[in-house]
Amino acid sequence: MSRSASLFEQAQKHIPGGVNSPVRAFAGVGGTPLFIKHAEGAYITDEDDKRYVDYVGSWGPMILGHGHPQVLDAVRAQVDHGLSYGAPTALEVEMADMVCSLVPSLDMVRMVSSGTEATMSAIRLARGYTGRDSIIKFEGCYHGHSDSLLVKAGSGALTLGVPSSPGVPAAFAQHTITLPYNDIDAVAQCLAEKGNEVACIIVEPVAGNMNCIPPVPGFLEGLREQCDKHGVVLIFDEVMTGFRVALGGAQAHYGITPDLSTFGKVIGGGMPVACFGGKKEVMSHIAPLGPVYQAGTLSGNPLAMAAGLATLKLISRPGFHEGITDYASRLLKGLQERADAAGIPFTTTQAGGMFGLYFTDQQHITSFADSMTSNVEQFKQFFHLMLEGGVYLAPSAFEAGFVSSALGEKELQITLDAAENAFANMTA
Ligand SMILES: Cc1ncc(COP(=O)(O)O)c(C=O)c1O
Ligand SMILES: N[C@H](C=O)CCC(=O)O
Repeated sequence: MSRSASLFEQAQKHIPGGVNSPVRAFAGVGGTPLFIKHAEGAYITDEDDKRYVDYVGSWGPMILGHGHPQVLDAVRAQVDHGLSYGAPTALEVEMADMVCSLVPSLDMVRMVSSGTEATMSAIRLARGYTGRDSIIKFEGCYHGHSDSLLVKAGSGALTLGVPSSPGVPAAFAQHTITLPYNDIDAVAQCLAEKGNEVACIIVEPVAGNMNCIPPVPGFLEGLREQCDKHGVVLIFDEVMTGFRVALGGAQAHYGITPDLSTFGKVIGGGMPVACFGGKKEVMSHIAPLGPVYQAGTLSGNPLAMAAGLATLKLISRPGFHEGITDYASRLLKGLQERADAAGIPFTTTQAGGMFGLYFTDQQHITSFADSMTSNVEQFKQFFHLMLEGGVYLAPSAFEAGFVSSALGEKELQITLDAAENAFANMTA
């Protein structure tokens, strides 16, 4: 028995399903999750001492690769000053200034510890600001695990087949309207009927929790127009896309300005950091300035701020995002060529340093329904063959892949060699 298998068995005694977040359990691909003991640069190493080229990057945060020396130094320097104070710090001020300067739609930001908290708080703020209860989200989009948002959700909820979770009171779910992603006509129709009840639209500007689906031209623009027309707050959930698809996030990449935004993952460089922010007029409704309550014991934690700030400074260097985007493009081109050569129906999607892999003969993936055409059995085979070849992909057909700046020519070659072998040996 491998050490990962034995740890997994042991883990199941006191941890539900042996994991602290469902997608880690390999339920979407079968087999035993790898237990990781070390990560450095482009690689993770499991408890059985096997090294893998990593395209998960802790589900997005590790955009610089693992253990970047400057990030580690920043954390080490802060450790000597204490781990948490529950009081304001200069680091938080620097972080807020930096985030607001990188993302022009933000006048103010509030730090929290997870993407779930960020989206939950942004929605409460939108409701408090507008005095309306309903919200619009899109099928297959995932915004964390707060009650209002676990309706037709993506990510682990979709992988496990429970996109609308038991435990969410019907009274909460009834205020969540779910529409098809990339379908602006459905949004216009819905708002024409009940626009004055809708507090906000929350959207992943690139959907990354039902595989990876970039917005079709006109979708984000249409959301902006519709929100303006009906007095609805437009929230871009940039927990995944923020500081990744471009330094200024998807809003910079696509040139659309939301009213509120949420960030997570990259902003903490691997530590628990997220934030929500937006126009001063809206953010002024948050306590203690305004009546909408939101709080957190560890919010703005100094170690987490130190890691996040070091990360944001490093990724601000010119050419950083072009570099990861170029790697992702060459990776996808190489995979497509090898799949075509092996006669495997396959297509890919990309937004900057984020990508999707589909086992389908459909050329264009723009909707949840398109994403569902991907052959999950083939993905499972591919996933395990890639693992054998030393490449770690997200263990679900419904998650995006992530590129880090630590990946280079050597890792590209390892990945494409593993893929050539995988495509050649797939049977499903
Ligand atoms: C787009 C998006 N929003 C929100 C979340 C929730 O973030 P967290 O897992 O940090 O709570 C995630 C990921 O989990 C996400 O991908
Ligand atoms: N898709 C999720 C976040 O982006 C994956 C992370 C998790 O839920 O554990």
